[in-house]
Amino acid sequence: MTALIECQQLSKRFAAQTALDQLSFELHSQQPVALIGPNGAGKSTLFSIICGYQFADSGTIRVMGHAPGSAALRGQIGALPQDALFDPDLALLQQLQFLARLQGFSRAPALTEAQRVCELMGLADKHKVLPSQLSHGMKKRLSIAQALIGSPKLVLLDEPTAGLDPENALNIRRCIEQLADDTRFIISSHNLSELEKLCSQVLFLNQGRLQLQQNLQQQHSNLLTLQLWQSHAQLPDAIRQLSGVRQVKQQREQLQIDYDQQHNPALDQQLLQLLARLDIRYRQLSHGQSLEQQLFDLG
Ligand SMILES: Nc1ncnc2c1ncn2[C@@H]1O[C@H](COP(=O)(O)OP(=O)(O)OP(=O)(O)O)[C@@H](O)[C@H]1O
Repeated sequence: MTALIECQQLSKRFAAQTALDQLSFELHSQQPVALIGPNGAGKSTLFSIICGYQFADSGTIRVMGHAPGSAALRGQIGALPQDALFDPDLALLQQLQFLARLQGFSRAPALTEAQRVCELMGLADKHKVLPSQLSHGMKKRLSIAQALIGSPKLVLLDEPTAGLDPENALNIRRCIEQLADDTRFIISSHNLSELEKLCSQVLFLNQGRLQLQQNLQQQHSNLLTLQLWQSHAQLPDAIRQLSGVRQVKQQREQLQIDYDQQHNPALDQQLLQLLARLDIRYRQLSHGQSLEQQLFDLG
C-alpha cells in the first residue's frame, strides 16, 4: 500500500539553523496522526515541505506516492497554518468562496463548497460576519473550514485548538473525529492529552530528528498506571505477587504496572481489592501510560 508520507534522510537548514536533520519515517495510518515535539523541533517546517511551500535541501519525500508540490497533489492537501490570515474586508462566507475560487471552483460551485465547509465547522449562522468580529474560537474554525475546501485527502492541522476554551476545543475535536473516516489528519499540538484522544499514532520530533514513532493504542494494552496520594514502600512487592504482573516501576507517587493481559485480564480489579485490603487510598488508576509520561521516560 502506498504510504501516506514517506521520507528518507530529509534535511532542511535555515542559515546556521538545522530545522530537519536526516529525518526518515513512513506513515501508513488510516487514523489521525499526532506530530509533537518541543518548540523549534521542526514540525512546521515538515508541514510546509509536505504542502510543497518549501523544499528540503536533501533527502526524499513522497506524499501519497507523489513529490510535494507536484500536479498530482493539487487539491489533495489542506492545511491549517499556525497563524492563518484573512482578508479583513470579506465576510466569512465570501472569504471561503474566494478561497474556493482560488482552488479552481467556478462561482456557483465555490459558493456551495463554502457553505458546505461552513456547515461542517458549525459556522452556518456566521456567513455575514467579518473576521474582526469573530471570536478566537470561531477564527480557528474558519481556518479549519478553509483547510477542508475541496475535500482534500490529507489535512495538516498546526495547533488546531491552541488558545481555545475547553468547549470550543471539544467542538473542534468532534469535527475532526467525524471527518476522520474519509480524511487523513496529521495534527501538530502541544496538548498531549488531546492528541491521545484523537490520534492512533504519534511522531515525536526533537531537534529535527525522529525520536519516537509509536502506535498509541498498542502501547497502552499491557500497562496500568496507578497514582497514589503518597508512596507506600511495600506496595510494589505486594503487586508483584499478583498473577500476570511482569514488572512494577515506581516513580514517587506513581506506579507503572506492566502485565500480561491475556494471562490475567482482571488485574485492575484485583489491584483495587489489594489497595482496599491494605487500606491504601489512591488518586487514579488508568489503563496505559500517558503520552506525557512516555515522552518523559524517553528523557
Ligand atoms: N523561515 C525561517 N527562517 C529561519 N529559521 C527558521 C525558519 N523557519 C524555521 N526556522 C528554524 O527552524 C527550526 C524549526 O522550526 P519550526 O518552526 O519548524 O519548529 P516547530 O517544531 O514548528 O516549533 P513550534 O512548536 O515553536 O511551532 C527552528 O530553530 C526555527 O527557528
